[in-house]
Amino acid sequence: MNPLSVAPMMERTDRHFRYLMRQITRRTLLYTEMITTAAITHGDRTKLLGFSPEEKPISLQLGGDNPLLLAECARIAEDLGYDEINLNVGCPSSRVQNGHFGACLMAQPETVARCIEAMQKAVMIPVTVKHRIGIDERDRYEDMLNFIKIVSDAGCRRFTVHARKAWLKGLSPKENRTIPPLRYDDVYRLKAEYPHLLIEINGGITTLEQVQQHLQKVDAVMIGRAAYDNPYLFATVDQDIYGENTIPPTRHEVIENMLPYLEFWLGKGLKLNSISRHLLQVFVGQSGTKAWKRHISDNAHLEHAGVEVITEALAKIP
Ligand SMILES: Cc1cc2nc3c(=O)[nH]c(=O)nc-3n(C[C@H](O)[C@H](O)[C@H](O)COP(=O)(O)O)c2cc1C
Repeated sequence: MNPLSVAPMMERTDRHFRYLMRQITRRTLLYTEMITTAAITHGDRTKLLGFSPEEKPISLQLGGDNPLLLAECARIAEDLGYDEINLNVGCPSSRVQNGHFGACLMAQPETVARCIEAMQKAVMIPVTVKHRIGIDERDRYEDMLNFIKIVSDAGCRRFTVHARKAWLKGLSPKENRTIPPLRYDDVYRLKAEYPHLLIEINGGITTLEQVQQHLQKVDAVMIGRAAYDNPYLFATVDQDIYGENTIPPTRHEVIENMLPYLEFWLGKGLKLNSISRHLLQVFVGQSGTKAWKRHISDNAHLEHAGVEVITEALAKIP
């Protein structure tokens, strides 16, 4: 199992952010944003599912609760070259609740089991689940265990646990990522009691020291916000986590390696800021980061903005 991943994040982990992450780490597993089965069934598949081969290994996160549709989407994703399918059982947003999927499925482990079975029948790649410790009053360790037992009996071997519960009523998705306390011990206990399952821990992890500590207790670590807020955090993971003998790129090199990619997409008519918005945090904590961000924010949205906006911004970094 890949020991490190960048979490699925709506509006953030699109193909351009993933391509940026790939300039920083070759090995970390990258997740897409959650994509619903309805979107894939009715929408523009190239736009929704397209990715560059360089982004691999890559996991598609699906949102849905219909086994047939999920199986169909999983098949499409496998054909496109995705390395894993992940089912979202952690999102508490009201839009997702109205669709009866995401975190509310923690109350329906049998449904999740049927979904997993259907997807596993449809594809050879791993089918995994990302979930919470619990929802609402169903938040005891035993409740999570009941969920895991039923879903693993259906054949799921890999679980990513966002180590806090979600309140489905009353808290916003953002509050549900901060207010319910982190419960890492419940995730460690799960791995200790069910060693045959592959368990990934997620929530509040911000440093590589923390990653190494968690890896003593569980199989893998997933990082969300800290990856977006400081992508260069991952600069040494190919060496430190995967034992590779390579030299991490500098921040400048990361940006320079993005330039041909930017040219390519600008040539296809994409606006510069669809990609440059993901580059803003690359120099976080470095001198010049304010000028870098300001130059891009002031110019990237302008009509005909080209890669010179990025090279000019780069020149502002000492
Ligand atoms: C902007 C944003 C969007 C998110 N979108 C998703 C999503 O599409 N699917 C999902 O399973 N989790 C989503 N999450 C939750 C993250 O995957 C992760 O579980 C959560 O942020 C906790 O990890 P962290 O503390 O490392 O950020 C999102 C989080 C953020 C901040």
